[in-house]
Amino acid sequence: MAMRLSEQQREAALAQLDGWSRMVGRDAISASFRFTDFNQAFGFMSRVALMAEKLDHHPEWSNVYNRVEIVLTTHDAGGLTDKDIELARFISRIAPDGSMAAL
Ligand SMILES: C[C@H](O)[C@H](O)[C@H]1CNC2=NC(N)=NC(=O)C2=N1
Repeated sequence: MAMRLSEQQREAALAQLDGWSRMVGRDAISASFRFTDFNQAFGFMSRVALMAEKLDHHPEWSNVYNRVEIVLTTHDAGGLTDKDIELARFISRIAPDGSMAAL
């Protein structure tokens, strides 16, 4: 089973992940995305969903029209693991330039 990341590991991982921030009050990271319209947002979500199935690691997320909010944490481990970092990297890689919205 995936192990929670040490403080040192999460600092190092987060330093490489633009646009993702640690949440206050829970061991998770989050990011927000804004697309041109719902079609673009849902296309993005579909690609994330396929990867989530492949990794057997699934996001907590919500969508309102062109916005998508994503929270990553590992429920089985009760916090952040390398699986979250792996999925976050994939998401950042496929997100169109400029779609990661500053909160
Ligand atoms: C049985 C199955 O492998 C587990 O429930 C997986 C599925 N997807 C998951 N996704 C996330 N984010 N955390 C988990 O602990 C998790 N566990």
